[in-house]
Amino acid sequence: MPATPASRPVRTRFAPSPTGYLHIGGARTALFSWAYARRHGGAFILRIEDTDVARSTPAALQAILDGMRWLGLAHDEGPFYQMQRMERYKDVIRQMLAAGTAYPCYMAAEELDRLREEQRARGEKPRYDGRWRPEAGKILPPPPEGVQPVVRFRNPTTGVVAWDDLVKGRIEIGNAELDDFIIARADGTPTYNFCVVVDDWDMGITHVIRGDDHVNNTPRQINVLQALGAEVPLYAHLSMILGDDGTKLSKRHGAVSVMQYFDDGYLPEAVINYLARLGWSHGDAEVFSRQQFVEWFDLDHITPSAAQFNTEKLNWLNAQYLKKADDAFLAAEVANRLARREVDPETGVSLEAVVALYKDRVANLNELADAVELFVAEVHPAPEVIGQHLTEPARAALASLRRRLAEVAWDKAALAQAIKDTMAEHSLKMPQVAIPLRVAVLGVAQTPAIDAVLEVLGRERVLARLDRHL
Ligand SMILES: Nc1ncnc2c1ncn2[C@@H]1O[C@H](COP(=O)(O)OP(=O)(O)OP(=O)(O)O)[C@@H](O)[C@H]1O
Repeated sequence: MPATPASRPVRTRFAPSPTGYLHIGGARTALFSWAYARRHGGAFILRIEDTDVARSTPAALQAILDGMRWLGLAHDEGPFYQMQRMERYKDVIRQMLAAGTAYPCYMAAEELDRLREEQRARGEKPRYDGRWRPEAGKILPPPPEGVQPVVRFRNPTTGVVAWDDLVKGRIEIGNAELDDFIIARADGTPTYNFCVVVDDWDMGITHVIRGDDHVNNTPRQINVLQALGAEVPLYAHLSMILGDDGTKLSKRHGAVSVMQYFDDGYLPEAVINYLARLGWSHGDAEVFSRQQFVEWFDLDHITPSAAQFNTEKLNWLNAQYLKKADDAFLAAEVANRLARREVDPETGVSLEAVVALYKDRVANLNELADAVELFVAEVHPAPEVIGQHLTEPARAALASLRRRLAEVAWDKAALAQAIKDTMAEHSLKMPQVAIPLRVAVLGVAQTPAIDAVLEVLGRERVLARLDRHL
């Protein structure tokens, strides 16, 4: 029995055009392709569809590669660049011309426009009428002088082209609906749908997992593959991710770059978990690791309808991942962010200890870095904060607390006792001491437990910061 795409080792691909950054919609499509290959021990191929020379830029390419790397979606083969494969496409076009599965068409653009106008006027769907299509017994006019022809694919005129979409179910299109589309322009450059076919064929793709904005291309691509005698891969057309406004996210409309989520302090693992749940589910599981996702992932549980992006849910997941994250890992992430702000993170304060105090109180790495910055950089509370909290009675209490702190053993229990003794001495309640103390040592009125904060700051720093206000 001949091998089928379903019986061969899985090969999937992600094929972005470098005409802008990688956005959440494209990233979700990339994730599903990647996960399917990983799930089945196959290969994930990265292909850069850079034939739109006017819109493709090196910066966009770099942004896509950065986004993929940050999300941990490593490719096994590639990146392959379509612009480097031009000779191969032209070869296949020559072969098709020789085999008669493609033919030159000399119809001028104005002529085609006129034809379409007439068709529209008659209430017909505008389409090429096959006037240069060779048929048995048909006599073609002599090619006009000096006109470079386009090359058209000889699409079957009868029957249907059908596939069992792994997400959408069976799809059938009558061949009569499809005209002979152009596979090479007059200047010889191959067109998008043709390059994709040759690539999927040459790269041995078994599962084309892509956005359903491509579903209309599929019947044409299948017909060309069949004309080439190539194996037709299986197709899975994923629903579109819609933005908050309910329209398709695209580079040209409303989408933010994946790397914006890095800038905004999201953990890639949280973004991956979020993307995994966009239009796919495994029972009611919400929080799961990348590894777990790969083990569970299948195409049967993908919702065919569009999925809407929801920032609140992403934020919630990010907070879950921050809470669970390892302190040393978070400390390193925060150190990088502080360095980018030109704040020296190496000041003797243990970043690990600070992140442990804050990781279940913040929504993202930037907020965590803000908190750590209070410990490692100079703090300058706003004058109104000082005015409100560092009143005369508060300063008197802080002065006697300072004397105790100069001598006390530096651990949480002893620090808590020193604060209690100060409260008793001045007949104050906990917040009347703790809040001015927070303002004096960290510049803000709200912090985690103050004894823990003092312990992490260290005696020298606490005394110096108190002295500035006394
Ligand atoms: N909003 C989206 N939701 C899901 N998949 C998407 C979305 N936008 C693009 N894709 C898929 O991502 C892959 C790469 O697409 P591509 O690089 O053409 O991005 P694009 O944003 O559609 O570009 P453009 O804005 O130029 O149309 C394709 O498989 C495409 O179907």
